[in-house]
Amino acid sequence: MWRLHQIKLALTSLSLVIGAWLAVWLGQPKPAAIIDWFDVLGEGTTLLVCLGWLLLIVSRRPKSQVTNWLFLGCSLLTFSYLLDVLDEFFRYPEHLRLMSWLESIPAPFGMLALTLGVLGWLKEQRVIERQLQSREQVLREHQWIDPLTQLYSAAYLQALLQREQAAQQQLNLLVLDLKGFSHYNRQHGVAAGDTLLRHLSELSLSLLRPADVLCRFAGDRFVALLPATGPTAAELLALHLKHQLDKHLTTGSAVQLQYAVLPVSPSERIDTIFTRIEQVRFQPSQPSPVTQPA
Ligand SMILES: Nc1nc2c(ncn2[C@@H]2O[C@H](COP(=O)(O)OP(=O)(O)OP(=O)(O)O)[C@@H](O)[C@H]2O)c(=O)[nH]1
Repeated sequence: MWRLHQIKLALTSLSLVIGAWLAVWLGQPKPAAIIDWFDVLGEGTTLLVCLGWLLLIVSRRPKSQVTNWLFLGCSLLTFSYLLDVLDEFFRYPEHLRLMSWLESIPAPFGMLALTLGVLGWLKEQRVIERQLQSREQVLREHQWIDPLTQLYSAAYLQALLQREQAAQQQLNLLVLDLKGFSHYNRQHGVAAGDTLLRHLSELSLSLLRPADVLCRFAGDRFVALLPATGPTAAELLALHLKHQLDKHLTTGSAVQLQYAVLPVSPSERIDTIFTRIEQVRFQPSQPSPVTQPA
């Protein structure tokens, strides 16, 4: 996970070093006798808690917009609290307002960014919960759940298609596939490949609509069943999904996410649909490398 957030971590570390350096450069050390150690304890603890939050975010969260808000919020708060602690040890010239601004301005923006992050996180959780609730009744049916990604399996997709066919539903399938995944496995190891599949599943789940059902069809191929969705809407959804996945899973190796939309008519046989999924031709797209850390 850490490697996903390298740039953010580097920028935050740099800002903290610059903040500390400014305090030391512009300030005069206070005599030990006038230092308020209760303030140091209180502000120091807050600073450590903010740093702890930052570490939690980079160690637990995948790359996403929500992660960016959370990270930005914590970084700004950490910066403010660092200067807050340092001004217990350094006194700045009366006319110099810079340190006071640097200490107080980032904090409210940090709280705002953190709030946006938490709201986004709640939204993400709601979507995942809805998906989880809708499959509660089949959780015990092992053959319907893929053990690696916890998504529905191809067997479940088959059952679902049969149900939709019986209800004479016209629907579209969105097929996602990682091109070059076997090379990625060879290069980074199967465990890293597993992690990539899991991240792809989690991100896709959080981006799809509540009624869509995402299944792992086989290996690196996923199928989302899009009920009551016309071809144009399905294509738009597919583009949005690809754009977001490329954005949040991209770090620079030769794995490419490809997609195709397959319209399915109510009279089509299930084995024919499965053959079409296996042999689908993907949309030609610009190279957009997708990787996860080894
Ligand atoms: N890490 C991991 N790899 C898997 C898993 N299941 C299948 N694979 C690997 O996924 C790869 C799928 O093969 P292909 O579909 O040919 O992969 P590809 O290199 O992306 O080929 P194209 O999609 O044709 O570009 C194989 O190398 C499998 O060993 C899994 O659960 N975990």
